[in-house]
Amino acid sequence: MSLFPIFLKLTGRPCIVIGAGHLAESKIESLQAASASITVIAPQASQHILDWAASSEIQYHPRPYQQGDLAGNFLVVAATNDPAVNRAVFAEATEKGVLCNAVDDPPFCDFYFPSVVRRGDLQIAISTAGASPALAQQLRKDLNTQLPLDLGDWLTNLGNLRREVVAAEPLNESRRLLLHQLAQREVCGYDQCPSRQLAREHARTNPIQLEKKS
Ligand SMILES: C[C@@]1(CC(=O)O)C2=NC(=C\c3[nH]c(c(CCC(=O)O)c3CC(=O)O)Cc3[nH]c(c(CC(=O)O)c3CCC(=O)O)/C=C3\N/C(=C\2)[C@@H](CCC(=O)O)[C@]3(C)CC(=O)O)/[C@H]1CCC(=O)O
Ligand SMILES: NC(=O)c1ccc[n+]([C@@H]2O[C@H](COP(=O)([O-])OP(=O)(O)OC[C@H]3O[C@@H](n4cnc5c(N)ncnc54)[C@H](O)[C@@H]3O)[C@@H](O)[C@H]2O)c1
Repeated sequence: MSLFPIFLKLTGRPCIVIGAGHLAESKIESLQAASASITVIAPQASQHILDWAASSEIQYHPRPYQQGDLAGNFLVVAATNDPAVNRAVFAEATEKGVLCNAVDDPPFCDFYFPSVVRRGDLQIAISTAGASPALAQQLRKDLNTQLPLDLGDWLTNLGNLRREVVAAEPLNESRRLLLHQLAQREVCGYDQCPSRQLAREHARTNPIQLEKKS
């Protein structure tokens, strides 16, 4: 199966989770990491989920799912221990055009959760299209041991530096080459670091030429 890999912006978007056990908990954590606006519906909830509700990190409604709950949501995770309920959620999601993941139930998923390695804003998401979640997990662990821990901080600096370069220079071949050069440099966490100086020198000797509009 050929899946389409994308990184969604979920900040403030209404997302709903039906079920509030251990599987729901891990999906809620993923949605929280993306700053989604999360509602949870389930008669019983794990202690973590109750704590998040108490601190208003999520909205929790202690009752069973009912038809109509998905209205206005961008995506839904069906994570109950009752396959019939998860499938009813998928049916409503399909009818309303809401993206659905029925946990561990591929025919009732519009999207799958990937295995993710994170370093700050850097994310590597792994999918096997459901062929072997255990392999996705294993690859995550392998990559996790290989990627430096300070990669996220370095990326933050690189991003700031790139913004400076982009603000100072128009889009041209030399800017593109410079940005590739900077992306290969060693950790750059201080003002006098070589890549920062390189960028400033480049901007100084290559002032912006206003391009004529044809
Ligand atoms: C990546 C990860 C993310 C997450 O869950 O957030 C994830 N599963 C993880 C772990 C894991 N899941 C399972 C095992 C036991 C070993 C094994 O079966 O291999 C392990 C490993 C373990 O925990 O030991 C059981 C399992 N999973 C699915 C089925 C149903 C089926 O295959 O039909 C069954 C059998 C259930 C049963 O028999 O009852 C289905 C799905 N699981 C997916 C995602 C989607 C496809 C991902 C992909 O593209 O590969 C998909 C299709 C739908 C979905 O749920 O999104 C997370 C690793 C996170 C991490 O640690 O990094
Ligand atoms: N935990 C695992 O590692 C694992 C692995 C593979 C598959 N599963 C399966 O995934 C499912 C969920 O796992 P879990 O560990 O999170 O289960 P769980 O028993 O901890 O939680 C189930 C949740 O579903 C809710 N629920 C039940 N009926 C509902 C309804 N009508 N409307 C809304 N919510 C409802 C319950 O209140 C509870 O919050 C189970 O079927 C389990 O067999 C679990």
